[in-house]
Amino acid sequence: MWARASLRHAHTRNISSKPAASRSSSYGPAAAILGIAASYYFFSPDVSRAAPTVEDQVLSPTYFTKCSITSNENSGPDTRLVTVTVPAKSIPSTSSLHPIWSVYIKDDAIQVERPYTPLGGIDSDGRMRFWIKKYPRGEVGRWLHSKIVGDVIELRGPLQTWRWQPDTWDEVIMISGGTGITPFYQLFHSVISQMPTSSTCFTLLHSSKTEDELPPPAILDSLISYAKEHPSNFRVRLFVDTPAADIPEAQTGRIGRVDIERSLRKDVSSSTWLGRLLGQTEIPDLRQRKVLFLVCGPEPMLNAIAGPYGRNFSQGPVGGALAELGCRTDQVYKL
Ligand SMILES: Cc1cc2nc3c(=O)[nH]c(=O)nc-3n(C[C@H](O)[C@H](O)[C@H](O)COP(=O)(O)OP(=O)(O)OC[C@H]3O[C@@H](n4cnc5c(N)ncnc54)[C@H](O)[C@@H]3O)c2cc1C
Repeated sequence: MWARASLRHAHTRNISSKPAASRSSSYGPAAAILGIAASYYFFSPDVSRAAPTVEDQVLSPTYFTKCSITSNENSGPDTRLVTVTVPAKSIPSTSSLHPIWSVYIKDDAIQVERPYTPLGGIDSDGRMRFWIKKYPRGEVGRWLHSKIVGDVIELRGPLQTWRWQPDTWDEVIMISGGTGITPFYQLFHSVISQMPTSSTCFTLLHSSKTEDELPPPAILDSLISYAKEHPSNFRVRLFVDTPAADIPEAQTGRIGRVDIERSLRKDVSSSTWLGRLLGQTEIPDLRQRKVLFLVCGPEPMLNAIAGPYGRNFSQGPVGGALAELGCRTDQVYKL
């Protein structure tokens, strides 16, 4: 999943972005695995070695800013929606923010920082809302879950996770698992929902293990209702391992090649005249089309063994399907 940025020292104390130990699942190891060549790791600024804490300045990746926890709500078995409010003087101008971006949040008790993606960016009152998962022995996630309204935390950013380029793609297929939906929600909030007449068609394929683990209504409701209003611009498909009783949009099963194939727009121009007459279309060669796949999810969903889209990715369930479909490596970006 999200490749972890390097971090060495902050101020006079060591701050680590490294997991506590080597792991076999979830973000820790997934983050440690570098995705395709243009991964976040290589773009992250190497400024954190001595990042001080600064007051009354606009947010910056080069120093930490003290912010308040203004809400912390349960949103599922291991997740919470946490709102952090930035002081008025530290709110960056919206023109300086380009989706998809994240911030590093520092657990100052143990001097460890981790990146998190503000769902709706930052609003004019300085609020940033995060959907955060805690892992049984994970450090910062568990610490953030324990924060209460009024607590002060430190963060630095914004850091560019990946940058949206307008007028570049005909289709964007986003594939996420668990809290891997957060960068795609930010893209939805800041870009997709702002351009309903865009010629780019976006599809989100999201998977969670159970219905309870699906993103909360604060995330899902706007995605689903926008998809209903703008079906030619945005589509959402939800997947769960076991049948979902309360979310009719969720289908049972895992995201595979057939689902990815079905998400692609059919190309009328490449169909035969008889096919067109019968309303049939064909899926053209992906290498000839401006289709981008953005993927973000837990390691088992994305990775298995080494391959062209990045170490461990192309033979996994998702990467394998993309390889079979003939995607070029520059059409796949692993966040
Ligand atoms: C750009 C970016 C944006 C991100 N945005 C989000 C977001 O919006 N929301 C979100 O939830 N996450 C997000 N992440 C992931 C996040 O940064 C962290 O990686 C994640 O929260 C786990 O960090 P942690 O400190 O809680 O767990 P870690 O301490 O890193 O542990 C991770 C895993 O290792 C296991 N583990 C920990 N200690 C041990 C041990 N001693 N022995 C064995 N196993 C152990 C844990 O159980 C867990 O499974 C993002 C990542 C990136 C790179």
